Amino acid sequence: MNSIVMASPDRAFLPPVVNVQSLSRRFGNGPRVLDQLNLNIAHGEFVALLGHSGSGKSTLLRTLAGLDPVTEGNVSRPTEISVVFQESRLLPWKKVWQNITLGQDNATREQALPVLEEVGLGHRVDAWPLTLSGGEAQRAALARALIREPRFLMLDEPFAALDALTRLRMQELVFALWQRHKSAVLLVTHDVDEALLLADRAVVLDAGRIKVELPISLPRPRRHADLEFERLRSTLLRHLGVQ
Ligand SMILES: Nc1ncnc2c1ncn2[C@@H]1O[C@H](COP(=O)(O)OP(=O)(O)OP(=O)(O)O)[C@@H](O)[C@H]1O
Repeated sequence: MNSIVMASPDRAFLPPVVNVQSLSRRFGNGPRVLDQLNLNIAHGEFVALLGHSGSGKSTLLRTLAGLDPVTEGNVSRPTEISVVFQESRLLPWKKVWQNITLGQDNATREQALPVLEEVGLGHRVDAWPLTLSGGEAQRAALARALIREPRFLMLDEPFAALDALTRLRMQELVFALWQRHKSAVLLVTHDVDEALLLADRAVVLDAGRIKVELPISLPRPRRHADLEFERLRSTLLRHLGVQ
């Protein structure tokens, strides 16, 4: 299946911070889960990755994160990366500030505090993870990602387990953090509206290949009610085979 590039965004002319070339992956003797995939992400670009369950989104993200080996093809990306998953993955026996500085030698509570304040968790710096709400736990996960000042931030369905209102708040937070920190972002999501609210570009994966790349040049802040938003939603849903 050929990849369809629907327009050429300005950022495409900047050097990529992530470069994936002919990346293939199979598990055992199974079919290719990633199939000669090519993808560039520009400095500071926000890319949303969509696709049906099993299309290879998490496998791609895990490969980019270095959690899965590159067995066929090439991947280059910065060393300063962070990943946020659907579950916060906080260690229950460590306080919130200790969780977000985990792995950083000599890190102090004072260093953790401003980052926790930035994600709206300044009042929970000494809390135990099990006392956090789902939204708070994901805020802590974001703080843990940001304190490393990543040049490339990967988000694997980070809000999928949250209620609708919390999800909206988290989307606003991620948008604000992205504007402030200017790292490149790859967001895996099943939510077309989330992609349209946040991303510069939506990439639809199908059977391990990029089926369509859709630049989203809507002005920000974005509104669901805009006609162009509606049009892009229909286009994306059509490519996902929903409409
Ligand atoms: N460790 C593994 N061993 C064997 N097969 C795997 C493994 N990890 C993933 N797969 C298979 O690879 C395919 C792609 O999985 P992947 O998790 O990347 O899809 P996805 O697009 O992220 O799906 P979802 O939206 O449901 O999370 C699936 O068929 C899955 O069963």
